[in-house]
Amino acid sequence: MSGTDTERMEHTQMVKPETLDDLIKILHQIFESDNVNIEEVQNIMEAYESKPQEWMKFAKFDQYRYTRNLVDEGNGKFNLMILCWGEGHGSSIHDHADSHCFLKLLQGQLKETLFEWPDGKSHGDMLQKSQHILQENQCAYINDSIGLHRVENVSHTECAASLHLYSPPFQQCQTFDQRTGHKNTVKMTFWSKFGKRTPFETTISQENN
Ligand SMILES: N[C@@H](CS(=O)O)C(=O)O
Ligand SMILES: [Fe+2]
Repeated sequence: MSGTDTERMEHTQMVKPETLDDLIKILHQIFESDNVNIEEVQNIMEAYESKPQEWMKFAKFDQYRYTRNLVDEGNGKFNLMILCWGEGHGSSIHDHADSHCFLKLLQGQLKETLFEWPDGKSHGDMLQKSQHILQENQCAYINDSIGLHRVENVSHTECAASLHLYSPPFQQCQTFDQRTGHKNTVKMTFWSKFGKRTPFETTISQENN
């Protein structure tokens, strides 16, 4: 372990990213290591105080559904993206392809509902485990062993933006029908990459919402 790694792990509380660029630099350092400390990542992401002027260039909204906007490819170790949620927009119930998923609120509020994995035997509604409202700057964490979730901007008047880190990166996930537990594999695409709108042909199959 390098000197800087040791220092970081011993003084997790002291690292406060001053800007989004600063946060991205720290994330690159953390993910150089093969064993990632979930709490450390969560703390660092939470410590960044969202300033819209730093991330506005990535935040591209759509009228009809939430958008996924790639910000950084994390040296192949993670994908960092900003999701933009219009009023009433929400995701389907989905998994995270065996990756770590960190979700930090940049603006507005989001409701996260957790579900149990369907066991294949039971019929009818999927089991809801918990529900909570994520507030600005909060950072939530989920992976497939914790369960499945649905994320929604339930506000009728405010849009929301969230910063997501997935490690390792993934391009598809499974979505679930709340009433039956039946699942489908869906490809996930980017509405924009590095601030530039993705060409139309590659965005038509976004279906996770
Ligand atoms: N995991 C979802 C967003 S969310 O509902 O957490 C996605 O990457 O599109
Ligand atoms: Fe998710």
